[in-house]
Amino acid sequence: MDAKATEEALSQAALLSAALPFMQRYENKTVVVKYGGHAMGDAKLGQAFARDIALLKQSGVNPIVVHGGGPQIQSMLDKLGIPSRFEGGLRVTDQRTVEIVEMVLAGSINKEIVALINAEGEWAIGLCGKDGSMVFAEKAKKTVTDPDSNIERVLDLGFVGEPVEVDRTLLDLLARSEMIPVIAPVAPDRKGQTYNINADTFAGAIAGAVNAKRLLFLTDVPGVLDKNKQLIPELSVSQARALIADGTIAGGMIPKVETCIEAIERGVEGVVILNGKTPHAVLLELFTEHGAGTLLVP
Ligand SMILES: Nc1ncnc2c1ncn2[C@@H]1O[C@H](COP(=O)(O)OP(=O)(O)O)[C@@H](O)[C@H]1O
Ligand SMILES: CC(=O)N[C@@H](CCC(=O)OP(=O)(O)O)C(=O)O
Repeated sequence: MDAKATEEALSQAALLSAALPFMQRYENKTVVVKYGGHAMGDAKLGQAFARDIALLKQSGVNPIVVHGGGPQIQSMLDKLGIPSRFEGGLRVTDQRTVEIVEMVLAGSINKEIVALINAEGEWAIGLCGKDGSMVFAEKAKKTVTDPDSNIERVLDLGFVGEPVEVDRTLLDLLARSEMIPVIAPVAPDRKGQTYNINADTFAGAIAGAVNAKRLLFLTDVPGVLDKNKQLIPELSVSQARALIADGTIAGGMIPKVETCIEAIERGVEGVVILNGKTPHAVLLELFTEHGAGTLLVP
């Protein structure tokens, strides 16, 4: 071994020994990683994400990926000339739209992520809530309160669903078979109607059902930002609620933070929103001292 190779081997060994205590903390534990559509940047970033997930598995962690794809759905709807709008961070979804949502999420994006993880030498299996009767949904019941009049209004979001039942049987089977589930947030109701489910909400339901040790949200901002666009490193449930009420937390950040609150209340230990555009964000968050992003705390 020449001097350069020796130096590289030593620095890798140092990295590994620094990461070891963290790896032991997560050994045999389930970590749910929500991979947001906005975090899916270029091919290099996708590869770095897939490498992190493969490395988690190889370190004895049980990763489950739940992915979104809001921007990718939007671009397909635009191509097809189907108008779309959001209310409270959720896409109002008619029958035509839910068909496109399923096609984009459970079809192209899901298989893209599966292929990336498989290319790292692992076995990823692409699923949606329908597979193995894993998730059943019901029409979402959402209300918004007008900040001026304080009047509550019920939203009709069409075929937007909320997970009401999660059966972990298939996920346990895959974990025992060393496979990595990659799940698209689409699920039926008991009558067979397909629902579009916000990926953050879906990830929270999965994390709750499998008693995940950690739930990570990878997005395109460093975490929750305050009014001056500064990162809030730690956010309590009551602070988070206040920031939603005063409009500091808006759009797609609302379902993310609401899911964090529910996950914490269900006992998930570490719930973090972080920048998925930082290469190897998952490994840096789990296996180093330098936690990034916003940690939600009770
Ligand atoms: N207070 C806030 N802090 C950070 N991001 C916020 C905040 N309020 C709204 N957002 C928006 O939320 C977006 C992240 O949610 P979303 O677009 O749904 O991403 P993803 O595809 O990762 O789920 C950010 O890009 C930002 O525009
Ligand atoms: C009901 C609802 O809004 N569903 C989302 C599902 C995808 C998603 O959540 O993707 P991101 O994680 O990339 O935002 C949508 O139609 O855009």
